[in-house]
Amino acid sequence: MIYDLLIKGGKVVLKNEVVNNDIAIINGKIAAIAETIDHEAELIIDASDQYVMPGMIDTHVHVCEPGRTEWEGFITGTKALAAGGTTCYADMPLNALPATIDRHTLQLKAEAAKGKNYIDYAFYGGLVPDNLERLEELSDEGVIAYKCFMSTCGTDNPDDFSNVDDYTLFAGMKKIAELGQILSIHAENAQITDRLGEELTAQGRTAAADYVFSRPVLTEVEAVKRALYFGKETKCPIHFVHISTAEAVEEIMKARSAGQDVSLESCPHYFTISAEQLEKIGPAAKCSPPLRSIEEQERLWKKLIEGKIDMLTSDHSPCPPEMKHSPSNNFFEVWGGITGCQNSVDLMFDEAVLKRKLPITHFARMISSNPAERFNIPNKGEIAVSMDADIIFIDANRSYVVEEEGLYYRHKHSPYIGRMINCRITKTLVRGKIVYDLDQGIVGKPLGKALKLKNGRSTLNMI
Ligand SMILES: NC(=O)NC(NC(N)=O)C(=O)[O-]
Ligand SMILES: [Zn+2]
Ligand SMILES: [Zn+2]
Repeated sequence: MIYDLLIKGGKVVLKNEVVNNDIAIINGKIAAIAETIDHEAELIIDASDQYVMPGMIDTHVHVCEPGRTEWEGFITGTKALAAGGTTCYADMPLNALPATIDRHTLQLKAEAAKGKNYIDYAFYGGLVPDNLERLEELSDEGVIAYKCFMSTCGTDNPDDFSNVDDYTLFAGMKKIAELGQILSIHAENAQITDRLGEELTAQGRTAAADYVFSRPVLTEVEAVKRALYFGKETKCPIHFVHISTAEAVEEIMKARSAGQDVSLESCPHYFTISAEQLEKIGPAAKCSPPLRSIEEQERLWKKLIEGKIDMLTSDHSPCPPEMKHSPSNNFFEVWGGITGCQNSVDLMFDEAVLKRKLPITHFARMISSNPAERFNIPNKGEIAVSMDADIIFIDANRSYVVEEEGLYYRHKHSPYIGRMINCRITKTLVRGKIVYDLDQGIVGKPLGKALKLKNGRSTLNMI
């Protein structure tokens, strides 16, 4: 037997240890891991001095295709993800048009995605006020989970995604619990954030700091506590997306200790850019929940080091450049969403592992095995025999400055431009195929496959 690929001499990040090992791959799967594998292979790659770890599974990406492909699209979005060390992602049900709220709109998106993804992918279904009767069909079509917004979601198209009222949140949770699925929640209080924004705008207070002031910590914490209460009463599994405050993390961890089925993610921007920097960086760093103060950021870092951030996601939420520009410098008017998915892994490896000495095995859990386990993505998330060979190489001896030219996004307004990052993704493999190489760039054609997740089971096929 001849292996398809042999990765020699890497610092391999296994579940609980980092070992100098060789990895043998055949038919897209990891076939063997050992100190030395001297065996024939079609291709042998020298991984000396590189960390060899499971690729990131980014379960929070807005690709915006179909319908708003000019915002990003599958081709450029997944090139950026691959170049950033992500090997599988989940596309959110909003920002594309139509929003993914039933079988028909999911099939439209699945059709649009065919043959355009450089990495493997899954789709979210949405929970909105008028699709309670259509949730089941989304589950039948294999969505990874459901997503709802408790705050308004920032787009103004009537076809777009509407945030849930309390009845829809409660009734939706009951239905999703029956379906054995997870509800992922954007937890911010809609009335307070919207009214504070209106008041400040009316007073002519429209700077970045005013935007941050309009979405105070309490608007996230109150929404988290309300959703936890509904979740407890309905027994609905809940995942909180892009949690930005330590207080919300504590509330979620308290609920989990009391036996509730709940998880949370946060995003690199909440750990690496502070509200104090917002004025300087500008609209490229506008997001909701907003970036928090440096003190809040340090409290969130403490939660990450304590192991209370289950997973990292990019919340890549791109838009055309004109949507990040306000002629009247009104920060409320520009698009809330950060273009950043190409720098989730290297930036946070630098900040967490290299600078704050977070164990690499913990980092790998946050970016890979935890999302795979939480969202029932089979055969992914870990370097182990029989798993998909979704593998990335990280060189911790190379630094670089993020520049527009190196970004694969359709629109290059990343808040990380100009930032020094002290490591580099040098290779990304999806099911044993090189899809990105630092020297060559994107390699080959889009080979990503759609994951069809059925209540925790999945069959890899094109949907
Ligand atoms: N419509 C959006 O893409 N919203 C996103 N925007 C952010 N986070 O600023 C989100 O995930 O809430
Ligand atoms: Zn959100
Ligand atoms: Zn989002």
